Amino acid sequence: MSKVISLNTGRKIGAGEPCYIIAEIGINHNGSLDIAKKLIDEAAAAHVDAVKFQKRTPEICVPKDQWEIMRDTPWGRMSYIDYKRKTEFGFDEYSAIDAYCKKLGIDWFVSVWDVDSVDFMEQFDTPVYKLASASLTDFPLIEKILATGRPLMLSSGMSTMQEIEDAMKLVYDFDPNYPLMMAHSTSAYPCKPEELNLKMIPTLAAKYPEAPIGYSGHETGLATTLAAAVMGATFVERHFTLDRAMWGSDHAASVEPQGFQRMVRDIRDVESALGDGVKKVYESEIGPMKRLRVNINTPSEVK
Ligand SMILES: C=C(OP(=O)(O)O)C(=O)O
Repeated sequence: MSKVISLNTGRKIGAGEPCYIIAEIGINHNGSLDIAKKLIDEAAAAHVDAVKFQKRTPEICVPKDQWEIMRDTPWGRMSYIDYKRKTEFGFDEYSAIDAYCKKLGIDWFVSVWDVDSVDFMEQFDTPVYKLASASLTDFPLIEKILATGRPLMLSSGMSTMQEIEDAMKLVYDFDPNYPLMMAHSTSAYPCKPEELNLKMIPTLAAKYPEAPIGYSGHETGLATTLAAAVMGATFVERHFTLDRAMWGSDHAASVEPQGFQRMVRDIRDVESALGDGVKKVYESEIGPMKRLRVNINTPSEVK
């Protein structure tokens, strides 16, 4: 059984705990704090556990040869580096997000995409650092996060089993008790059902019994994320948008508020439906039993 990780917000992630549900806002705020707050409102209304953002230092994350590539944006035609700067939140925006999420009782955290972003985020007391699939082989970044001691959520899309093992080893060599989680993921946008490979969830859970295993999904539809929760994902993450038709790279493969509400409701229903695997007769079955059974032996234990 995987260990349970207690977050500094009071929530817990691990086997036996309710699935921790993350609405991945990522960069779907399109650089607008107003849109970010609307997304947080909708996420809270859907009863998710956390909203997540992506934090980058554009000058580090965008290769220099792409800086001056021109593109059309809602703010006019501009270079790629200026566009990336425009969609990046700074201290004031994240302070406002911090206060807003605290007011609504919802966790927030980010995936950090470079070492400087970890320093930046240390100004806030977020419960988790996520490491995106694209960064799983970035050992200096992982080491930088480990030095903070905060719970780490690795994601494993676009990675080989060897790369997963190497990253897990790096963490457990640093500290065998490090609060570490691993998300199964396939980094295709949108991801075809036949490439989701959800059986990786129990595979990872068996291989890493100390690490809560979760799921970061990029499929269309909700059924397969529900299936991931049924298969033991202790946390699930899906991209979240106000409107799939909005301008920006991640909106089309995101879930809108109504869909997110349904997904959270269905995950909670399934959690309570799974029961404990011990056969019992429920009080609600006694009436039908009396009507329908010919020979009645009223069970001694009725729930
Ligand atoms: C891209 C990200 O995650 P994943 O690799 O799980 O999709 C992210 O969290 O920024």
